[in-house]
Amino acid sequence: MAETVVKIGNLVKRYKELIALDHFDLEIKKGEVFGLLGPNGSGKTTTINCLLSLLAYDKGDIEIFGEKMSPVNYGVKKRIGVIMQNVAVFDELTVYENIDYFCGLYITDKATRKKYVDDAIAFVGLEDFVKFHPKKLSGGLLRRLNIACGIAHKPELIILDEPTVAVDPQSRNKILEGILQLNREGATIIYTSHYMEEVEQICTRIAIMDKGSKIAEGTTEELKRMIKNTETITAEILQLPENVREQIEALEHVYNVSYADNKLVARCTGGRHNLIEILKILQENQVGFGSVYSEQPTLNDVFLEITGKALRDKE
Ligand SMILES: Nc1ncnc2c1ncn2[C@@H]1O[C@H](COP(=O)(O)OP(=O)(O)OP(=O)(O)O)[C@@H](O)[C@H]1O
Repeated sequence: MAETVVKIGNLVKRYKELIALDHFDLEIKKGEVFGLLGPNGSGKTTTINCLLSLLAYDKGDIEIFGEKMSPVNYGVKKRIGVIMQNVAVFDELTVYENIDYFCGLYITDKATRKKYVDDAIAFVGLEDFVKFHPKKLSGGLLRRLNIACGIAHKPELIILDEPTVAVDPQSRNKILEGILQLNREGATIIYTSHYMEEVEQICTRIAIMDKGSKIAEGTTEELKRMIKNTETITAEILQLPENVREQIEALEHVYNVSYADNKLVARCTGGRHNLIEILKILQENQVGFGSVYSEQPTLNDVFLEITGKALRDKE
């Protein structure tokens, strides 16, 4: 059984009247890429800030590497790397000097530090920018610098709070690949995001949060098995007669049908021939259609079925 790296028990955090974390529990094992997924305001950042002892909480217990976490537990703190949503670097320092500064908070031996800083620069691909000041970097490169500052001291636990918000696709892919590489090299990862595709792509286990509570937890496959949706079929149809819609609704495995903006959406459970059955009905009734496609459930479907609302991406 892998060692427990993070254990959060019964955590309650209030901001005046608002309950930001409502008896929240979490256990993360060594070697996991753990995803904390939830819509804006669900409590992800509050969880991370409590975990790091940056924020006082009302109730609960937090242990990291088997030790009680506290603002002065520097032994634990130096084993953690943090990459927050807002880039936190010094404008007066160059790329190299920034990484060297953050690494120097934990690594005092000069030769080791130089190697670690060079490793971090190579890792995020900033070799051509070492003498640049942050203001001269694009948004994506700035994010990469932020990551290099957080991981240069080779931490065992790396926490990334929405590191890809407003990042171009190239930097986004580089960041995601980098996270997996850090994990392969032995780091345990906590990754918060409201981008379900990213969480699905890189996380070995996921907790879905809503309104300060954990509403589901498991691997992607386990989460998808928790819901009744097994397939969603979408067809572009200019006009859908009511009696045709009723025939589709009456199909054995179809449990929900909607028709809006010239799109028929049929949600299905069980059975594998829903698409053929629906096409048959459309053809028999001579209803013309454009593209038709079938999709497997996503984490959004999991969220939708549990909470009744969609897990939307922030613009
Ligand atoms: N300093 C604060 N004072 C008052 N309320 C706060 C504060 N920080 C967060 N909140 C509230 O607590 C709740 C949880 O916020 P939190 O930032 O943890 O969510 P989140 O899931 O990280 O969202 P996002 O994806 O937008 O970062 C929200 O309702 C938010 O408005």
